[in-house]
Amino acid sequence: MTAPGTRAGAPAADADDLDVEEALALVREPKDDGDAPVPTPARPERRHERHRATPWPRARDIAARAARSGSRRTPVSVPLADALGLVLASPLDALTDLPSFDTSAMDGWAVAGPGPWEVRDEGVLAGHAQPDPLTDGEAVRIATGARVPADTTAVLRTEHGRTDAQGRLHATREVVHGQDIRPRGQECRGGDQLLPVGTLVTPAVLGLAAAAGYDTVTAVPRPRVEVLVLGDELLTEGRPHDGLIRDALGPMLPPWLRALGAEVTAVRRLGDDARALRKALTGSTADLVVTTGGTAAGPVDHVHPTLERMGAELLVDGVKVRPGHPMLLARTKEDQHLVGLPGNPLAAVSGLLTLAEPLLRTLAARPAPEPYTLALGEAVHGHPYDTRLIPVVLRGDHAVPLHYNGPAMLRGIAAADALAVVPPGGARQGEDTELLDLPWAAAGIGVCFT
Ligand SMILES: Nc1nc2c(c(=O)[nH]1)N[C@H]1C(S)=C(S)[C@@H](COP(=O)(O)OP(=O)(O)OC[C@H]3O[C@@H](n4cnc5c(N)ncnc54)[C@H](O)[C@@H]3O)O[C@H]1N2
Ligand code: MOO
Repeated sequence: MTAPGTRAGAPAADADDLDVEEALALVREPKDDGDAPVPTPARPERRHERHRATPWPRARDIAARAARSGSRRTPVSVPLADALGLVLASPLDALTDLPSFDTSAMDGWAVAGPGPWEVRDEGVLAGHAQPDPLTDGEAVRIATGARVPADTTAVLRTEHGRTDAQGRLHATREVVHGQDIRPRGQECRGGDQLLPVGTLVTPAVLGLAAAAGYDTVTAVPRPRVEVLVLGDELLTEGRPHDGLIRDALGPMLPPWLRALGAEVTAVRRLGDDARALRKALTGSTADLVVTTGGTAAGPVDHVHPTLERMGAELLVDGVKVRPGHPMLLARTKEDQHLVGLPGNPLAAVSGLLTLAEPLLRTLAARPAPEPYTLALGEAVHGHPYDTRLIPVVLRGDHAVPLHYNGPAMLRGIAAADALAVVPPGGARQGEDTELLDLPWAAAGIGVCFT
């Protein structure tokens, strides 16, 4: 395939150039030799579209604010096993002292007074009944985590003691009063606040909650999301054939939405059927409905007309971002929003991160990720007016743009660590550029997707 504008006989443009020209319809800067043709945009924007489209940073703000406009979401009590990724709606107050009893920090002997010590026959193990108090000059074998007997003055580690022929225990180094005993309440007292409201429940938080006596935590409920996949051309299995293609978004969006903190209640394939779309929207009780496809102006692009008929309020109608500019955000009912993702798969990712991410993050009361930048490993062409989101891999302290970043392609994003936010006009090699992390690159594949 030859990129538009490539001279016959000249080497084919690399994939990035190809994407830029062919798929994103960007105006390309003339090469230094001045003879490279400047392609005209494939689909010049109509005046009113440019006017209506929201700048990318503002679209994200609007999505976050939309989530704040609804009624307060009632906190829920969630078993620890289901709480990963939620945000605490009540502080985590210790239900007990930690440790809840004086405990040995080491395997060895609990000793009373200065040595040598007579060693008791019976040792003390973790989880066993309270042992009898020690008397001065007495020692007892003890395991890490076992309750220390009353009147213990120190724990002597196994490797720091030896027994003589009479069975008496001697220390091989100085014994300091209280050594290797974790006193009750060393970490916290019952009622101490361990973590405040707003804390993200991580695996470590689950561990702490369990240690502090919790079976459930009180958390902000996960936003409930329904995914409606539109398009008659979509297959759910097998190879593409006869103009039909595989649905790439049905498999991709649910785990991605879960990684963004959502509970996906349903994924429904509706074809290009305006009545089915309207029925699904009016019947949905989800906090957020995500549609895919049908956002543009084609004969079977039903999202806009359906929203209009329903009297939905369009909050964002097009965003100055490539790919994904036809994305939209609407308030469909009280406490329900709709994010319309464009059908082109990378455009859908763009919509997911531009509109769904801030909305879900705010509904779930999750903290906003700290913005960060990295120097670009290569220059990236810019769109004249719009932000571009470009898949990148992180290599040392550089973000290296990936090829295959056209709106219909997933090959770049599937290999990416992040998306670079390239401002209108482009970015030079070495220029610090904002990055949007991808959940699996930031948190690991197993952490957030369940
Ligand atoms: N006259 C115009 N045409 C188009 C415009 C425009 O502004 N005016 N915008 C273009 C851009 S940019 C995009 S992005 C797409 C958005 O289109 P839609 O949201 O209406 O999506 P569809 O037309 O339904 O599909 C577009 C493309 O994506 C494929 N697709 C759809 N769903 C899936 C899926 N689940 N998995 C894989 N691929 C999917 C579909 O077959 C089409 O090829 O519109 C441009 N056109
Ligand atoms: O440029 Mo579209 O917005 O192809 O994704």
